[in-house]
Amino acid sequence: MAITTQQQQQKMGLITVATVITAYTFYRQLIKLSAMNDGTPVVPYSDSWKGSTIEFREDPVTFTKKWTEKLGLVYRIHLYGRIHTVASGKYAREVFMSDDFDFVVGTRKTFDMFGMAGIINHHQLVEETRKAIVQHVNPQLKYYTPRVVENLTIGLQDILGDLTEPKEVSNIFPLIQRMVARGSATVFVGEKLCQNDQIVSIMQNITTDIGKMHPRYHQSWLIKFPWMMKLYFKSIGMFSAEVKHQRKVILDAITPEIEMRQANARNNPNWERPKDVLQELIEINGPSYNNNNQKEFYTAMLDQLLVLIFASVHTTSENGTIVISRLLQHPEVIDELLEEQDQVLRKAGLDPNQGNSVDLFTFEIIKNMPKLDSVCRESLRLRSQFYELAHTNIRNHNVVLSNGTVVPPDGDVLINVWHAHNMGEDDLTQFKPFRFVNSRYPATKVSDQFLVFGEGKHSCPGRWFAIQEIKTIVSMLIRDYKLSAPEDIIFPIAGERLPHGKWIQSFDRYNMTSSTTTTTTNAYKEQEQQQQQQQEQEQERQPLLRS
Ligand code: HEM
Repeated sequence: MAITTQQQQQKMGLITVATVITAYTFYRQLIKLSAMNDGTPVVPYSDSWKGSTIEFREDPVTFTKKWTEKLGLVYRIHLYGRIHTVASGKYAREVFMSDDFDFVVGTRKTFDMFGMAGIINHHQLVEETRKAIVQHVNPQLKYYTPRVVENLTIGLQDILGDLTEPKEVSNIFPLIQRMVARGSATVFVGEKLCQNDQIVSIMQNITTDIGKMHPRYHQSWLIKFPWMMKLYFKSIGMFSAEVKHQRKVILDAITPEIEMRQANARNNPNWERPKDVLQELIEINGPSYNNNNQKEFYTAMLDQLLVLIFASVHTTSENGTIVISRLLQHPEVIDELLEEQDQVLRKAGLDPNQGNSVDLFTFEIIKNMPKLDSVCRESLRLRSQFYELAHTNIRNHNVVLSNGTVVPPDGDVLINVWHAHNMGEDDLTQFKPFRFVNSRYPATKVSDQFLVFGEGKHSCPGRWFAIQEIKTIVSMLIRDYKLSAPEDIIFPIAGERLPHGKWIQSFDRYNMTSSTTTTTTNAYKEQEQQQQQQQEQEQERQPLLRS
């Protein structure tokens, strides 16, 4: 009896807490809505719970086009359980440029990767990561290129092995992921740790693995209660055995490495300082930790590396996959890229038929391929992106855009990327691979019409590294393998982010007898030519012999 009463009291307590929280949530929504009574048009919706979410998801192209044409550059939309402000064109730039809005805060509301990975002090970490990339990675790209290419090659071999016959790969993404993880690892954690298979595998998969724990917020009632989402994300970071395991593997690997580097820096005058991001981070952050809290220091290094991994590996792999898929969709473009490759290598005094990728694809060579660069920019521009890059007003006062639209504290602005990439000139919805050749717009250049890397002072600092990796991967693959897609490649418009459908990609190494990847497309062509020449010579000799 006593137990029943206790249970009833607990139940009542829970119901009261839930009621208070729900009422408070709706109260805050109400305050936000009244602040937004500024004449900004709203996309009409009849379902006050789901808003326009279902209609948008069914056909995002038609939806975004229709309402952007009807309502203009700034409007409001009830999406994913809340009212958002949508900003396009110059208003999008205003949001990117303003310190009142924060992309990381906006993104974390619906997908808190940091919380789910058990990272606490994310704000400072993102700032430190940005600094490390700007001050260390970008100026050293040329130095890093041979190391990256060597590791991209190893990543490629990890998945494809030594091909002795054509191989069909039903999903190219894991291959690109592996290459990117391996290529990035050498820069992030150094030449020794990048050989640690466990670390590379975690770098490769951690974003997808943790992403799978997301409560599929579009369908979930949790989305109505952002603070509950926050708790949910945090609880994964605190209690998930998988996350704990992944953190432990990296921590166990970096701890002795950091200890060894610190000891060498102190005691060994002949020690050669390693060149990688880890070393930079040790030197930047090490002095603020004393010997008593070394464990805390190692954990901070772990969190810092995780931020770097989340920002870089999945994004680069996804976009690399998109570029390769476009090429498979337009195989004639591969021929043009090979021609460009051939010319650039010969002009630099290199024989395209000799040597490994690492000997040929230097920083300068990759830089001198405008067609390849244009294909990358064009493929990324045409990604299915609509209302993206949520930016939250982080002030405790209203922020007013220059057209008078009010964004209340904690209010979110979605950037209308679809407008930036598809509206304006008539042909913008078409794939024109060489659109940007001879233009002032390399793939790394952000602009109002190209928001893949954001814009403004928080625009992606890793884009030079990412594009360099993607271009090198494409160069390696088209040189050494015959790529083809026997069935149509479908670029998804809604839902999934990666190209899919009933298709396979055939990897057909040009020289099937070789056990290394040194044999090239050009070598293949030359072999064919030689064989043809031999045949012709034999045919010519035949009458002579007969006579
Ligand atoms: C194709 C691959 C990539 C894409 C599409 C991409 C995209 C983005 C976008 C959209 C942002 C937000 C920009 C904004 O708020 O205006 C961003 C930020 C960031 N990215 Fe990338 N990124 C890529 C690769 C990388 C790589 C390889 C690194 C590291 C080497 C990196 C590091 C970062 C960091 C540290 C930030 C936060 C910057 C800040 O808040 O100040 N990203 N990225």
